[in-house]
Amino acid sequence: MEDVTGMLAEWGLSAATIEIFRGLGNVIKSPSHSPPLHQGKRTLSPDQSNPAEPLTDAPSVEMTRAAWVLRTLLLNEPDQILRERKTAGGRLVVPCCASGSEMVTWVAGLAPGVDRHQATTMWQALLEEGLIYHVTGEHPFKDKCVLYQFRQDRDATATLRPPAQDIAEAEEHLHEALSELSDRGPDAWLRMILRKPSNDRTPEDLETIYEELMHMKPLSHLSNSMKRELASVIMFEAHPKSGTVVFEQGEEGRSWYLVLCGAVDVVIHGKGVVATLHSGEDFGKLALINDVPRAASIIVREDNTHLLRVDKEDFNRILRDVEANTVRLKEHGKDVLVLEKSSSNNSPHKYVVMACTASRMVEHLLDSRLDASTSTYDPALDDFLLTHVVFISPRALVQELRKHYSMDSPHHDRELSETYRRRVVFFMYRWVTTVRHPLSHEPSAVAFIEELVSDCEREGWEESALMHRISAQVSRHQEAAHNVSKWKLPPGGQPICLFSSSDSHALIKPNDDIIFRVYCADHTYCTLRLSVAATAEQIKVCAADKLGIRTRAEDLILVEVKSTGERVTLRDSEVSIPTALTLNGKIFVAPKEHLDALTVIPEQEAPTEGLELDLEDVSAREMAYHMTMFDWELFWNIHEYELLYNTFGRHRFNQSTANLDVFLRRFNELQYWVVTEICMTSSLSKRVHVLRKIIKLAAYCKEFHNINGMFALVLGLSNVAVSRLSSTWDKLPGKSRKLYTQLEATIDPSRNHRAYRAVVSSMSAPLIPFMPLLLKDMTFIHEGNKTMVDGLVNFEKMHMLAQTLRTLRYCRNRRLVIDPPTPKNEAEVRAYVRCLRTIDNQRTLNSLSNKLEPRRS
Ligand SMILES: Nc1ncnc2c1ncn2[C@@H]1O[C@@H]2COP(=O)(O)O[C@H]2[C@H]1O
Repeated sequence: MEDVTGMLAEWGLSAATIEIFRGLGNVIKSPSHSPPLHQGKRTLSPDQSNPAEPLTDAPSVEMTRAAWVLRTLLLNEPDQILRERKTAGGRLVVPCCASGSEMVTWVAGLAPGVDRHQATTMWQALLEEGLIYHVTGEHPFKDKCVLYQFRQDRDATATLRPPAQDIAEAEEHLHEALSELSDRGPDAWLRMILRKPSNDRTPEDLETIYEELMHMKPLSHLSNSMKRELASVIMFEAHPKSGTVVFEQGEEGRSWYLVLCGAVDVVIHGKGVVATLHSGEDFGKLALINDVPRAASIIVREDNTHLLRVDKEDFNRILRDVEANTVRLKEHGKDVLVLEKSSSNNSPHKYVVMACTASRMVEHLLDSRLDASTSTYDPALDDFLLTHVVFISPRALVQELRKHYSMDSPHHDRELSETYRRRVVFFMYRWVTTVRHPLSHEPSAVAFIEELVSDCEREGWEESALMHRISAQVSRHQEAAHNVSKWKLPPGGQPICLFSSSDSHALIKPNDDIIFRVYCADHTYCTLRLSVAATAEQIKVCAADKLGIRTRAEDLILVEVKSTGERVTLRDSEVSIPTALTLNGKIFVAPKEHLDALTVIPEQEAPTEGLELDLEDVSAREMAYHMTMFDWELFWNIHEYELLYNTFGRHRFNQSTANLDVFLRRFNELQYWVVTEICMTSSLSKRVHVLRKIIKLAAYCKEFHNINGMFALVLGLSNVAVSRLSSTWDKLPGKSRKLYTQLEATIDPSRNHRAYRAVVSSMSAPLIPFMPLLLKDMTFIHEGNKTMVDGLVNFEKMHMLAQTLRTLRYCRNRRLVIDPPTPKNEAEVRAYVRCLRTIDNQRTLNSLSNKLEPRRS
């Protein structure tokens, strides 16, 4: 009895009612006193009731059935009864149109020794507590005794039968009625069967269910044998009242559901109802498949909604591996999240996001188990953080996170709210550690981090230590950002940091200043000092002002004139102009109509200023060492976002790509330095010597994992102005020629640079990759895939971009350390490799080459 009274208390029944039920004592504890209809025949004899008031009313089938149901629920299936009670909005309803006295007889019949008075009290208690819904005299079925009406299941009714004289007769009536039901409507019949526990289902029952499953849309992709398996486990769940909670967001997933009839709402914290699912639709799969908490609450929308339920264990056994390839989640009729089955076995999640709105993705990531205790790396979160600037600004992302952080659970579940808040904290931690310094430029992010630090401390959350760490990191970055560096752009070469205390090439920050020249059509110029991230429009206006050009800003253009004479008009919104110039390119400002009058300045065709060094005196190894160290500094400063800005167009983001520009400029500088050095060496023997040295230099670069440098040098050697110097090549020793052939094979672009990719994959990090190819891969992904698909962010594309960006991370997983060569002229070589002399005008180079070794007629 203890467990029954405990259960009654759990239902919220009053103490008085529980006391009344104690009166049933051992009687309701023992199933044998009230066997299910199928299990035996029993006659209720009048002497089982109050002798003072003989029970003349024999129990009707309805009553007997109700008795069986209630007893089964009370005694055998406490779990089910709790669930029933929950789903029926807190009420277990056993509607029944037997007369009051019949019901009293029934209650008394349950408990020999309970007198009619006590039975009446119990019956009243059942009614008052709302456990039993009693159809009264006014009910339309009054004159047609409703034989079987359980949980307001209107379809499951059969016509009047005279009151049964005993249980045997009642059972007979019931069978008749059931077959009548089956003739009347398959639905009612089916529901009858689906309510049976699975081991009570007969082969005919299973066949009936199977046939029904054959017609269900969400199961259409399943094989027939799976449907047969499902037939034995699928359960029926009726929800008579709208508002009933089937399950709540954040709960563990226990079952998968199909809507048979009626409708349910999909409700998300902070958003309310995002979708309504009707007959033929399914829900509850995500949590089971990905082993994550429920992404939404499901609330019954229409009275008498009927669901089919497959519990987790059965779902995993029968369905998990054959689930549909694509899952589409809708909000307000529009797709918001498209998931696809992952083919990768090592993915912890079975489904990956293919397309999603940005804000829904944040929710999806927070819904996954995201917390400090999960050390496992979440690729979806990493993809999101590496690429989010493409589809959501850092500011908007902070707002999204704030929304989740400050949101009170609609169900006032403190624990759930706290879980979400801590997930936001962890998200922020991952964001800072993935993205590093750019986040310190976003004031809303910095303020939010500070808030989280103090909240973590106040609440005593374990994330507190992590937050302190990232807050210190952000402060350091902020401090560095406040120290504005000054750069000077020499013609050709790399921007030079003025007054730099550091020996290495510093990071170029967007708010740093850069000093550069802007020319007029008549080659007069002004010198400007503007921030690195200044737009073309700002440069245009400042230059026009300094140069005294009176034309209105909208009629002026800013143009890059390359050393070849090519003119490129720069968009007003373009940023990073000085750092993105070609090697010997110059910036011009002019009225639009003067574009054709802009010509190359003579110094553009001459070699850039470089330091002098006799290559014969330098060891190739020492030079390769300093070259690689310098390239590494430049490579180290590139942020992943710069690759994205470069691929999608800097002007779209208004963000500088200066560090990437400088690295790419270095690639061209190395390449043209090779051509310039060879073409400017007039002595044949000396030229052969330079050629040998550069081949050795390229080989050392490869050995030092500077693949980018090696590529640039070998490309320089294959430039037509060099490759045509046959007298020089003919004198090259066989060993150097062989080495060159090997290096040349590495840069062979055929089959999408297969040779290079093979070399890199055989190398361990740290290494400097061939950056132009990385950018080409990014552009290829960008151009071959839409960023938005039907209004959703294409996360498949973001994943591909992130994979390429992760290459950078892999290459720089630790600092490059090379044993320094025995220094011969260290300072000199070090300075030389940082400021190389170049001519980047191919025409000039060709004519120099022709002078060295004139064309044979
Ligand atoms: N827009 C939606 N967002 C989240 N869940 C949804 C949405 N639309 C339908 N659902 C279903 O709601 C279910 C809630 O539990 P699950 O996360 O297991 O699986 C979810 C989906 O099957």
